[in-house]
Amino acid sequence: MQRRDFNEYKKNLGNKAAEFVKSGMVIGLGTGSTVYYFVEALGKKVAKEKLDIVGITTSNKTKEHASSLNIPLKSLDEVDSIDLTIDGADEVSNDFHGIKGGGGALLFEKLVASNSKKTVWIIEDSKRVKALGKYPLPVEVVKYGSEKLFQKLEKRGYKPTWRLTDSGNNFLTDDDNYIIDLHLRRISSPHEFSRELIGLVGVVEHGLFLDTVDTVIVGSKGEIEIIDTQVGKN
Ligand SMILES: O=C(CO)[C@H](O)[C@H](O)COP(=O)(O)O
Repeated sequence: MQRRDFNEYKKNLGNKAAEFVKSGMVIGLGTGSTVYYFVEALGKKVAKEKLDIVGITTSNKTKEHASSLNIPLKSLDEVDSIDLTIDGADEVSNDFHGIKGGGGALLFEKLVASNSKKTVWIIEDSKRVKALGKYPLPVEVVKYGSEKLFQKLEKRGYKPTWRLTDSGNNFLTDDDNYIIDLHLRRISSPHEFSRELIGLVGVVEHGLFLDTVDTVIVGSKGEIEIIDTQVGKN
């Protein structure tokens, strides 16, 4: 697919997600190149319709972008709860679990999602998979002792690599931690694996987002599909 088409997909997804936002809402603003278009659309909507909303950002990048569009912002601790969060994802399984953190914002994204009444992911169709794991799973770790943790993950066969910047330094998250990416191919028991990772001393958070999403908006071949993941769950 040409880059221009790809951006067109993302733009359509961003515009569609903006339709979910109503005046009076507290909105979680995710991170990434798809959410970029959502924030653009939201900025226009706030200006045009004089929407009374508050945004809660998941990264410094999104914060700068939303501020530049005059979207009113607060921090997570300044609000009681979030009505709706719009975010992207790197992989979404058939049973609607996800891998996130390709942009390195997984910790704040998970904090925002876990305080949201409703979470919507906007993704391009190619991100849908049968089982999670083809996309490298990001694990955010504290710097101290991270080499030891890396070795432990290596011994367990999880094929870790350090997330690096273009200049070859360790990538730093907004919370000043490192990221280790695990190259697993297939995660057969995501809940079990989530517990295992979070049980390792030094792990701050990982990119498995399980039982998180309520609606997935999928862009494919110029069409947009809206999937309610809660259908039949109650
Ligand atoms: O989790 C994320 C950032 O930490 C993003 O939501 C995810 O990487 C998808 O990004 P994009 O829309 O650019 O493909």
